[in-house]
Amino acid sequence: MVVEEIISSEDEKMLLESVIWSEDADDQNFQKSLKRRRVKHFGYEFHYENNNVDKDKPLPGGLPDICDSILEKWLKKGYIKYKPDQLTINQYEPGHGIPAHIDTHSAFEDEIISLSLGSEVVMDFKHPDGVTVQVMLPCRSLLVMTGESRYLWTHGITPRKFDTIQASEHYKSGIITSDIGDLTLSKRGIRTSFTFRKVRHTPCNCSYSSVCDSQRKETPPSFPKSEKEATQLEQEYVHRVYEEIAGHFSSTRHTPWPRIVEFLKSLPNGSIVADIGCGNGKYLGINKELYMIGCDRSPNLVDICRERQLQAFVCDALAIPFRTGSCDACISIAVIHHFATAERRVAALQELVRLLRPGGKALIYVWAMEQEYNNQKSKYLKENRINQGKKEISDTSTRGQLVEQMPDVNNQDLAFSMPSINVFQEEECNSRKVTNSELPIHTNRTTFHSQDVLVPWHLKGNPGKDKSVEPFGPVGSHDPGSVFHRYYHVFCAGELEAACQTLSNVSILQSYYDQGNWCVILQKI
Ligand SMILES: O=C(O)CCC(=O)C(=O)O
Ligand SMILES: [Fe+2]
Ligand SMILES: [Zn+2]
Repeated sequence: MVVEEIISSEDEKMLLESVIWSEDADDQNFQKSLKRRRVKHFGYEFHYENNNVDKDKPLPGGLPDICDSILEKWLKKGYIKYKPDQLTINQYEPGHGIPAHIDTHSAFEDEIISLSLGSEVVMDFKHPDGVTVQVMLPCRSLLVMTGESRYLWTHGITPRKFDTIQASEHYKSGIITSDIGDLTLSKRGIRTSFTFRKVRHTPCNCSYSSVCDSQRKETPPSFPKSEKEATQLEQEYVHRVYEEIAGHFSSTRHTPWPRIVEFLKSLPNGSIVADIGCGNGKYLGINKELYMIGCDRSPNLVDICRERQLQAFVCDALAIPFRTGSCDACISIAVIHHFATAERRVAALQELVRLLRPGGKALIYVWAMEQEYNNQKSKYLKENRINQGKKEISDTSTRGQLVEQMPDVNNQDLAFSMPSINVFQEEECNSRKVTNSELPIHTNRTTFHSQDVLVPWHLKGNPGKDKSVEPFGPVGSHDPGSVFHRYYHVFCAGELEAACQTLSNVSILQSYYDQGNWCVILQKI
């Protein structure tokens, strides 16, 4: 809900003048020098390192007195039910923004209200399914977020200097529709927002458990026994995780793999190519002679593509909104192994083939159970051996972290590979099914013992507090240095081909092993 003209211009002026952006570090309410905007906290300090408040340490002074009378009025009018005890003042210059986030459930109660002062702005609300709604927040309006809008949708402000707004209802609140006959640009001014929240002292028991940090399941996930369980597993252990690690994940993904580049360079100029599961878009700009468009299930990864001026959109690989036969080629790199049943993996392959025109080609990479093949160790594996020789690494978790987080070396996408040091044993692939239903957690740099595994991702934490921490990096909340688990089905030799053979209208042109992955090139007949 957006309530327009909630305060007078005189009150607006008075509130704006009351904010002292002091440079005095001793000031308890001292604003942090954030790259994108100025921030000041009252009542409780909000820590952007863990997106939470220190509930036992209220700031002296509470909320500014000047807020008392307006809060009383809003309580009386019924815009809010409870008196807030925390205030965050954000000041955005034109070009500043705030990343999409959900205010941590366990930190604050249901009602979150934000008063817009100084300049209007367009706020983006995003549903986990990818639906985005742009909401105009006029000057002197109050945004009230409760229920679904507070708990489930993310809110954020895109850093830019102009907003696209409705032309006919220039200063009115509401959802911006895409009616191109009624759009205009609005130049942003300096906007100051007062966000009032009530600190929560008991765990959140909202009905949005998929995004609720209080209700995060501690029980380990098990092998899916139904389609429904498979989608839940993918939602929790693939989609949510990529969304949370998107920024860090992207920073480890810059070097394209040579054979994928070779495929893209071999396509005729002018080919239309879809990258299904494009991640941060590292293949989208490889060959400037192609028309490449990417899609990914993670809105945060798609945002990264867009920031790089690459063409990408959010969609599910099982339902791609492209016409049948519209692509000359497709690539699917490290995607199919995230589907949790054989049927869903085949369905994803079939959907890929559907996009191709007759004669069109698809290149598919999936992670291999066998991390050594034909007695050949990947460059990466050798690299690690050298590293190991140089430096004794005993702790497995540290090792895992090293593997996951090393920057690209020798043209390899290091964070993707987790080769085994041991020689791969043939029997491993015979144990195809997980016998006990709990999914094992893979130890990085060891042989896979199961085809269905959880692979840890060590999110790089922010050492040193109170540095200019990027506020609301990933959606939701986490401690710095958190470990996330991604679900994988690693493929055995022959398994990818076998799956491809069940597809209609395709022939397998090539299949090969490349740096710990099984790969095929398909052609539509
Ligand atoms: O500037 C605003 O209106 C929103 C600020 C916000 O979402 C926050 O501080 O959590
Ligand atoms: Fe917020
Ligand atoms: Zn909750």
